[in-house]
Amino acid sequence: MTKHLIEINNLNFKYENNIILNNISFNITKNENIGILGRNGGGKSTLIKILLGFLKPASGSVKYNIDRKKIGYLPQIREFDATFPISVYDLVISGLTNRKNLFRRFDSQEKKAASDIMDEFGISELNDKLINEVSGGQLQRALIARALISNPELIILDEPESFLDKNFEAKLYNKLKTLKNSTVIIISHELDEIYKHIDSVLLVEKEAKFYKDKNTFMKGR
Ligand SMILES: Nc1ncnc2c1ncn2[C@@H]1O[C@H](COP(=O)(O)OP(=O)(O)OP(=O)(O)O)[C@@H](O)[C@H]1O
Repeated sequence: MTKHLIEINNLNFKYENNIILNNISFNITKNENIGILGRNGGGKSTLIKILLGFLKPASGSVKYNIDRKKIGYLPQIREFDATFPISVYDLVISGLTNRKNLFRRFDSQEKKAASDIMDEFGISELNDKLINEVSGGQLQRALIARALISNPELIILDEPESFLDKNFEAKLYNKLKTLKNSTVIIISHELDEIYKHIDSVLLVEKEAKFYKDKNTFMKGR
């Protein structure tokens, strides 16, 4: 039987009286790569924050068949507080902790995982730099490393292309392709770029629609 990592049914959400998500239903199937598309302000990031448990839906249900604390998450870079006094290394390795256990010690294997992914992402020289001392693209690389370091079963990337040069963007999508047993959700405005890397499309507009086959979505455009 197909395994659904998350099942979303009749989900509604509003900020105050402003209806943002209207009756959304779809499933996230293991090993499926989903692109979330839609106009600015349509509710894509809001939906993701509900899946992560940061926001509560007004009604409807979200059923988890995975531990939601173990989802790898790249927030939109503009929502991230880059003035927080933390080094690039600490930011990356913090992807191995959960919110209840922020200040624990890391063992040598975990430290190696942080060094390895920083090497791979070309940011190892920035180890001790504070995150407000690096460029937007360097910070974005570090945030992506943080999202991926724990080899999460589900990876959610909110506009990963922000600040990235084309070389690194290609490298990222290649890496995502090589990950075994992972399911990826990408919010993006670059349909042409992500199209090659996704199986299905969730269009988040007034009436959200899930296209299990991305080609059906393309045909309707
Ligand atoms: N904390 C908040 N309080 C009130 N309204 C909010 C809040 N966060 C977002 N909104 C509003 O909710 C709507 C959806 O925002 P959201 O960030 O989910 O859209 P999005 O589809 O991710 O947009 P974009 O493509 O521009 O990133 C927008 O109209 C936004 O102004």
